[in-house]
Amino acid sequence: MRTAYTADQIRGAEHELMARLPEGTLMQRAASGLAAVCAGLLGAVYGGRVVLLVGSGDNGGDALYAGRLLARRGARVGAVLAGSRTHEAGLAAFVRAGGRVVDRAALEEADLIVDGLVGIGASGALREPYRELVEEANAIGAPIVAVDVPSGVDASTGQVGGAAVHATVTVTMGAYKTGLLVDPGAAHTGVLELVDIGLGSYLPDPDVAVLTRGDLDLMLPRPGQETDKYRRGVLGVAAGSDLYTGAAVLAVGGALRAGAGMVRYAGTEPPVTQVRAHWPEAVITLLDRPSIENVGRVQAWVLGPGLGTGDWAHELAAGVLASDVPVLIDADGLTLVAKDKELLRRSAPVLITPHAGELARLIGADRGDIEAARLKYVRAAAAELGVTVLLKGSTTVVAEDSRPTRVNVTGTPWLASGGTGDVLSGMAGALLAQGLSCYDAASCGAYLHGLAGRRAAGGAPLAAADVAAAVPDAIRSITGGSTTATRDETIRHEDRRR
Ligand SMILES: NC(=O)C1=CN([C@@H]2O[C@H](COP(=O)(O)OP(=O)(O)OC[C@H]3O[C@@H](n4cnc5c(N)ncnc54)[C@H](OP(=O)(O)O)[C@@H]3O)[C@@H](O)[C@H]2O)[C@@H](O)CC1
Ligand SMILES: [K+]
Repeated sequence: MRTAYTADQIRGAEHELMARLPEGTLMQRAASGLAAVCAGLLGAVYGGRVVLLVGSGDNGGDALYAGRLLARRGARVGAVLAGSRTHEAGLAAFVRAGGRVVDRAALEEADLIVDGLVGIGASGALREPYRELVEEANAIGAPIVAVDVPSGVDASTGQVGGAAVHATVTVTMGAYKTGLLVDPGAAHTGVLELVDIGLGSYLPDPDVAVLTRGDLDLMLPRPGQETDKYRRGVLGVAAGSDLYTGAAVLAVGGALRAGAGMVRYAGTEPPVTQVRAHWPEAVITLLDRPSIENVGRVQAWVLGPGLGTGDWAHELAAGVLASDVPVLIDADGLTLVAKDKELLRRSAPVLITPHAGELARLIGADRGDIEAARLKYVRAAAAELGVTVLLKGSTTVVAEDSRPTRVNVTGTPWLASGGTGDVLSGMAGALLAQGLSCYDAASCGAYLHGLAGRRAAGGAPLAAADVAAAVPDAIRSITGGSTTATRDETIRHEDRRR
């Protein structure tokens, strides 16, 4: 599990650690890690032209001390001093090593730009002259190494209130910051490198967590020797309608590929015909009234993709939600509960899987606001509705009250295509039916869906059915085909950029 923290959490840990170390130790550790990454990007350090953008705080101090190390190795390092003051000791050391104070015109010639304007001490949108410098640096085209956090990105939330550095690499100190993992901030972060400055044992419970391949290997349900289709988990799917037959096919496909022992599909004639044709494995109940009475026993339900939002759908949703098993609600199911919140009053667990627009309707917020502050809204929704929330989008996040919010980093923009959400519903539903909690089913489902999407796309467009087809392969890449959990690998963060 990879963990991330807010600026306040990091600051608290730093204070504790700093009290036990000679002054300046942490900054020296940070600077040497930073200089090593810069040297790697420069290739030949000797003669390389590096421009540091230096703000008034310790973020600028990190940049100056790293600049000193690069200057000692023969790089031509210039510092643009942007703040009302500058880290004094850092500047003196930088100049002693041969670094020069330059004006912003030097950016034009830079082989590498180091963004030391602001780090975890920033608040609000960047002020002048920082804002203008950031826009100039972004426009140059030289690689940019952000110190700790790309300036302009809120370290605690990932919110971007105006201009923000588009980093090639972000070298973050001591621990990951939440804002580096959640869009829009994550999109500014580039490749993320962590410098260990010894904070580890001083950190509190994390603000957010990111599952790794090793976590999935441990969490994914495996069939035991004695198992049968019922014990592996039976999923009910109430999805699709006369108008939207494809959603039913895709949800059932996602469920079968993600390991449901059996899928019971309930619907009307047109989607039933399609589901039968695509998935003869599914056990079908043809509904002549909106009731799940004759469907048989299931361990979890998926409710909503393509279901419609009329009276029939409402009655069917009420029946599914009156059951005593976990229910995943998606798409039209979310529209139905937005109109009738009473439907959510139940004792068994609920997992909802909205995108920003659906969540906006559900909690009466603005879609743009949700996209700009995903963490804030997903957490508010989980607390307000008392359910687990998987918010889909450029960064998929899973929130449950009193648990660290989980962030998924396996996705690819190619997944932004019609029907992929229906596949995800089926996949997460299958994991619920196999006994995972809503929190784990949602986060494992998102991870697998992202990985399958990546494999299906291979850098080119995909269709939703391709994602379902790629799920077994994605699972094999995690488990090595083994029926017991043995491996402990982590997915490299930079994978998400491909
Ligand atoms: N603590 C440690 O042990 C370690 C810390 N480390 C490093 O220190 C960094 C934190 O340093 P920090 O606390 O000095 O804050 P920092 O991010 O440099 O900026 C603060 C200054 O920025 C300004 N400013 C704020 N908002 C602004 C805005 N919107 N627009 C424009 N300006 C704005 C404001 O300045 P003012 O306006 O007062 O001139 C404020 O005083 C951390 O990220 C890491 O890199 C590492 O070395 C490891 C050890
Ligand atoms: K920075």
